[in-house]
Amino acid sequence: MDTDPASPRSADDLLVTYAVEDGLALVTLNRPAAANAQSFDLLYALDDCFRRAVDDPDVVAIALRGAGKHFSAGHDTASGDLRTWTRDVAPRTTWYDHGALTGVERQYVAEQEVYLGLCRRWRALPKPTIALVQGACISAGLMLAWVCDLIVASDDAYFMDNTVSLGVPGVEYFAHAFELPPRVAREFLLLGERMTAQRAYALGMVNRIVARDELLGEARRIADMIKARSRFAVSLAKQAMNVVDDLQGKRSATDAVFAMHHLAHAHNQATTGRSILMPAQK
Ligand SMILES: C/C=C/C(=O)SCCNC(=O)CCNC(=O)[C@H](O)C(C)(C)COP(=O)(O)OP(=O)(O)OC[C@H]1O[C@@H](n2cnc3c(N)ncnc32)[C@H](O)[C@@H]1OP(=O)(O)O
Repeated sequence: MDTDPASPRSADDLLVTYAVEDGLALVTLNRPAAANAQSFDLLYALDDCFRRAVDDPDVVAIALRGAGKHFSAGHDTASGDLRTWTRDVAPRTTWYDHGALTGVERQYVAEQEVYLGLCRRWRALPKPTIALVQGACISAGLMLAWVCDLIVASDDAYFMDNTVSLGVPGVEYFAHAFELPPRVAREFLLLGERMTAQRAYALGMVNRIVARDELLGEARRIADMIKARSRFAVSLAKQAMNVVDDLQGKRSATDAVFAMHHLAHAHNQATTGRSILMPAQK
């Protein structure tokens, strides 16, 4: 595991670590003590690692995983990122000077940049991505798994969207109806129950299920298969699938529901003083 060349910090201090093994980039969310909850800083560190993987000509595929017990507990609900959003990094998906914004506009633009914008950017990475999911993959955790091309889950993984209980209609990158059959997507969203890896596999949301200690081995096997194919053909095949998804409405649907998401935030703010209804629940 290497360290950030621009920083003297050790790999243990990095929010996301990066390594390359035989053509496979290993991008690892590295907040195991917080169940890999996603602060804004973590998301930008993740974007930096994806950039490195794209720029490295030796990398043929990218595995995204989480250190520790869980893949990701979703947004970091303890960080207060949205309240303190003044942005000291250049925006990567929007053009606004976020520091100058207030009120509903400020949260809308911040989430457009950090959540919806980065997810779309990662979905369009020109190299194939494989999410390796173990333990919990909750709400914004789903967004990271869903933007990947393949999902390999451990047999103890589960998926859950608890956002309706927080007063918003799903996560900011609303891909539910594209990831799951419509009736199941409704159930997943409305009830917020855990979906086991086995059910997700049966429904086609997950490509493979392996034992937890086999996740990396499975990613290596997939990378070896991809390595044998034309790099450009692989990249175009990925683009082709993204184009078809968008022709089937994914881009418009995620835009429309992102607006509803912020209508819900504004309503919650007006009625309770908070843009979400309650702290994260188990
Ligand atoms: C539109 C909104 C989108 C969103 O994503 S909102 C966030 C939705 N996510 C959640 O509601 C998840 C809440 N967390 C949990 O349900 C559980 O946790 C887990 C199932 C993920 C893990 O459970 P276990 O293995 O028993 O560990 P633990 O002791 O509960 O958590 C370990 C540490 O992780 C912190 N943590 C967990 N989730 C979050 C989070 N989302 N944001 C910030 N911190 C989180 C905890 O507080 C604790 O930390 P400490 O040991 O210091 O008490």
